[in-house]
Amino acid sequence: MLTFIGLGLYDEKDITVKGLEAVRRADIVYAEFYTSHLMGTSIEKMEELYGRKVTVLTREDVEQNTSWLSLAKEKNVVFLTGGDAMVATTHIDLRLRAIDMGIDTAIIHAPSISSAVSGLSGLQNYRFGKSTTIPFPYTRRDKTIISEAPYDTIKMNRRNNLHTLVFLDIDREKGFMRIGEAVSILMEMEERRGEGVLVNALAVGIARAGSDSPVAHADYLEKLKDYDFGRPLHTLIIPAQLHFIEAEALVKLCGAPQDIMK
Ligand SMILES: C[S@@+](CC[C@H](N)C(=O)[O-])C[C@H]1O[C@@H](n2cnc3c(N)ncnc32)[C@H](O)[C@@H]1O
Repeated sequence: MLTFIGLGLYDEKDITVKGLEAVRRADIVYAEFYTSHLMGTSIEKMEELYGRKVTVLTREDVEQNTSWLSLAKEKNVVFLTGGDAMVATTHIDLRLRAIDMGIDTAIIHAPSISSAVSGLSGLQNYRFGKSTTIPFPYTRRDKTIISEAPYDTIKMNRRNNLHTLVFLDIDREKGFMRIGEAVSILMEMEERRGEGVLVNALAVGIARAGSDSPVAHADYLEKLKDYDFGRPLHTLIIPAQLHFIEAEALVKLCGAPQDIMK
């Protein structure tokens, strides 16, 4: 049996009671932290609470070298992921591979950044379009390459009057992207493309959702760049036109400028 268990947003205690019981019953516990990361804990703290050794898999182990999956034919294997295991990950691929190998699978859900952003910002969950990720720029032949995919997603969503949830890259070497870096990248894209998608755009930055001191702050994009959101993880929302209750929520919950209520 292979069970996908979401760990929630911030520390080892964000797992659900069902998830905790399943980890404690497991023969083998695997985890991956390249799609998301619980910043308020450590492997040692997880192992102490869960009462099991946790083996951390790399992206290669999860996406290519999946021979470990065959252990789930005989044993009770669980696979832990930050947030909800199937939100903004490619773990459905792992589940389908397991099914093809004759392994039973199940999911135990957990809080996800996708739902937390609506709670923290007051933006309506049903008004979000396709989400996107801003990857770290990289250099090729002395040229800095910046992916324009996030710009296109925001453009499409805005055209359809939908909010965009923008995840920020997690990189083994470069670390956790922060809101300031993400805003600079978006402004650079706007300069290159010049289509006006992000001119005078409002944005909402979210930091450390799920912790005791999450930050949700809204302002015009250029101003958000210099706001101190503190430690990661960070994420960004580019809102569509606001419903009047959403505007009120952004002012009252996220300190947005009053003029957005006009
Ligand atoms: C690719 S998504 C994976 C989402 C995860 N499966 C879930 O359901 O929450 C990971 C990105 O979401 C954002 N994120 C995740 N947890 C967060 C948190 N607690 N606070 C702020 N942003 C977070 C960060 O931008 C991070 O790089």
